[in-house]
Amino acid sequence: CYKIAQISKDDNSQLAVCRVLLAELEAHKDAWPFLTPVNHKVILGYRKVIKRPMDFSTIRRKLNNNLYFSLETFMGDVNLVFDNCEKFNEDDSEIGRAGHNMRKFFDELLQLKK
Ligand SMILES: Cc1ncccc1N[C@@H](C)c1ccc2c(c1)OCCCO2
Repeated sequence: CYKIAQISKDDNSQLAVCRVLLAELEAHKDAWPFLTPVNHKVILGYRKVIKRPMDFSTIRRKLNNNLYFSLETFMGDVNLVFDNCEKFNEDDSEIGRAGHNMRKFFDELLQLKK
């Protein structure tokens, strides 16, 4: 029984780290392009180019619905946000630069939390 309790405790502490990381991403000044899903009716071509859309509000909903099993699966979705951004936006654009800034910020956060 102790072993089972031990595994679930680690998952809980990992999920607590995910909550803190997401809150810090959402609060960043350059988070604005990533706070809500991209509306493909407004952003022409987005649905065709980006096969797996992801944004911070979707990550927040998945976290609240217990859909992340580890820090790794959470990181996968955060990096998907930045990879989609790089694919669709020029590096030398407002949104492109915001994506690069946010990815650098996230990588630095992970160094602190490890
Ligand atoms: C992450 C991303 N990649 C490519 C395109 C858009 C986005 N983000 C969305 C939320 C967005 C950002 C800026 C926008 C916008 C929508 O509405 C059209 C008017 C201009 O302002």
